[in-house]
Parts: sequence; structure tokens; C-alpha cells
Amino acid sequence: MSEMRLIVAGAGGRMGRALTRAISETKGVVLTGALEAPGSELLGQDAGVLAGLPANGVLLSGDLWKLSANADGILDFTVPAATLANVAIAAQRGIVHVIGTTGLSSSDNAVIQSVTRQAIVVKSGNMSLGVNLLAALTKRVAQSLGDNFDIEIVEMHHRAKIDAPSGTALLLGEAAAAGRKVDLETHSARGRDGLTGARKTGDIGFASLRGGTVTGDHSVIFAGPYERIELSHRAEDRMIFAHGALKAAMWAHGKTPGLYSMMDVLGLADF
Ligand SMILES: NC(=O)C1=CN([C@@H]2O[C@H](COP(=O)(O)OP(=O)(O)OC[C@H]3O[C@@H](n4cnc5c(N)ncnc54)[C@H](OP(=O)(O)O)[C@@H]3O)[C@@H](O)[C@H]2O)C=CC1
Ligand SMILES: O=C(O)C1=N[C@H](C(=O)O)C[C@H](O)C1
Repeated sequence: MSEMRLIVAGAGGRMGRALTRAISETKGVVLTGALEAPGSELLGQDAGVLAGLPANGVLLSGDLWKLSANADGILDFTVPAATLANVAIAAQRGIVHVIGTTGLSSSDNAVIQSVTRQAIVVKSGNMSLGVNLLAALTKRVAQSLGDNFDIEIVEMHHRAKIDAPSGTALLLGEAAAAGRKVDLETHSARGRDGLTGARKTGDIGFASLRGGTVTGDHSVIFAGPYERIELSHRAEDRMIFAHGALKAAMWAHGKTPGLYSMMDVLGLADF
């Protein structure tokens, strides 16, 4: 079978550069395009050089319509506005769209959901094996414990991260809510400050820390009467997300249109 031709969106960013490196070391995929924001000062630069590799002749472009004429998929770790623009083009072209971008609003998610009648989308707030396994474990533990165990989700990321709570924290919150068979939107406590009153039974709490160069730390704490269970994951290198995104792209290639998650890719959906 021929190699899967991939575009990296946000090719000048932290994840974009990691994705370019991951593609260069993975059999069965090839970098065919590198997308950056129209007007970015990086346009025209070589994607390989930006990623710390030898030049590969793929120059950063701001035109996804043009790039996608010769591609099978796009790996998108950018910002919500860019991802929404990209999903429409990917759907029209019928190519796989792997979405790692976080900070998407409910209306952004509704737009993405609406195009998946014709688009093949794999979307996850975290593409690593470890975090998806943590989500499966979180669901199981939440199922087993009553709501006399309070669930709190704590995350820490590097100082440049622009959204909170992290996509991963929300993914873990969804897993806990699914375990308890409740709706996360109506059972969340976010951004406590000041005279908050006592904790509400059944809420799932979120706390976000930012600083330094932390790649991504997440803990789910089940705090009960006189005992506490903590499940944690520490990401040590962005390459875990990049390799997960490649796995997702290759898994989705040839699938029927729909919205898939990393749990589907990893076979953890029924865990
Ligand atoms: N799901 C997962 O496993 C993971 C998800 N993420 C998420 O991925 C996203 C990116 O993270 P990170 O790489 O650290 O962020 P960066 O800010 O380093 O990278 C984002 C890149 O996207 C570019 N960009 C902005 N607008 C457009 C556009 N219209 N078209 C193409 N590119 C554009 C930015 O350019 P400019 O700087 O010029 O604006 C920048 O180069 C975040 O939402 C993060 O939370 C991160 C890691 C793992
Ligand atoms: O912005 C990041 O860096 C990360 N973002 C994702 C998130 O919001 O959870 C995944 C990972 O933790 C790194």
C-alpha cells in the first residue's frame, strides 16, 4: 500500500514540530504539506529545518485548500478558530482530520460534529496511550465508588498554555461523569475563588496550574472519608502525543465518515 500523505497544521508550533519529527521516523506516512496561519512570518520556511531535521523541501504554506489536493490526512494541533476552518476543508476533500486542538467551546464541538456526516474526524484532548488508559481506569473507579468520594482533577502545564482546564482534564472529567452516569456540564466545579461555600456532593472539581516547561501532568483524586485514591499520568515528552496522532491517522484511513476518539483507535471504548 502507498504511504499516507499527511499535512501538519501549525507546523511551526511545539506540537507541529514534534509531528514533523514523528512522521520522519514512521514507516507508512509521509509529510506532504505544512500549514501555518496566513500571514505568519514562518511561511516559506522548510518544515524539516524548523523541526531540527535536515531540509525536506516541504515549505510552510497558508493555503490548506491547495495543500489538501494532494493529501490523505491532516494533523491539527493549532487553535480553535483554525481547526474550525480546517475541518470544513478536510470534509470537502474527504481526507482524515486528526484534531488535537483543545479549548474548543461547545458550539465549536457542535460544528465539528455536524461535518462528520461527510468527514472522518478523530478528536481527543490527549493522544497518548497512558492518558487514555487513565481515562478508562477513572471511569471504572468512579463507577465503583459512591458520591461520598469527591472527585477532583488537577493538571499542570507549561507557562505558554492558553486554555484551562486542559483538554485532558476535561476528558478525564467526562470519563468520571460517565462512570457515575451524570452529565459533566451540570456536575462540574471550576475556578473556585473567594467565599465559595462548602463543596457540593457529586460535583467533579477542576484545578489548573501553569508554570515552567511542564509537558502535561494530570491527577484524578477520589477523596473519601479518611482515605484517598489518586490516579496520575505524567507526560515527559510531546512525542507521545505526536506518535498517538499518527496512529490515529493511519487507523482512520479508509474508515467511514464519523467522529472517532482515541479510545476507539486504542480499542479502549468498551473498557
Ligand atoms: N490532544 C493532544 O494530545 C495534545 C493537544 N495539544 C493541543 O494542541 C494545541 C497546540 O499546542 P502547541 O503546539 O503547544 O501550541 P503552539 O502555540 O506551539 O502551536 C500552535 C500553532 O498553530 C499555529 N496557528 C495559529 N493559527 C493557525 C492557522 N489559522 N492555521 C495554521 N496554523 C495556525 C500557531 O501559529 P502562531 O504562533 O503564528 O499563532 C502555532 O504555530 C493546543 O490546543 C494544545 O492544547 C497539545 C499537545 C497534545
Ligand atoms: O497544551 C499542551 O501542551 C497540552 N495540551 C493538551 C491538553 O490540553 O490536555 C494535552 C497535553 O496535556 C499537552
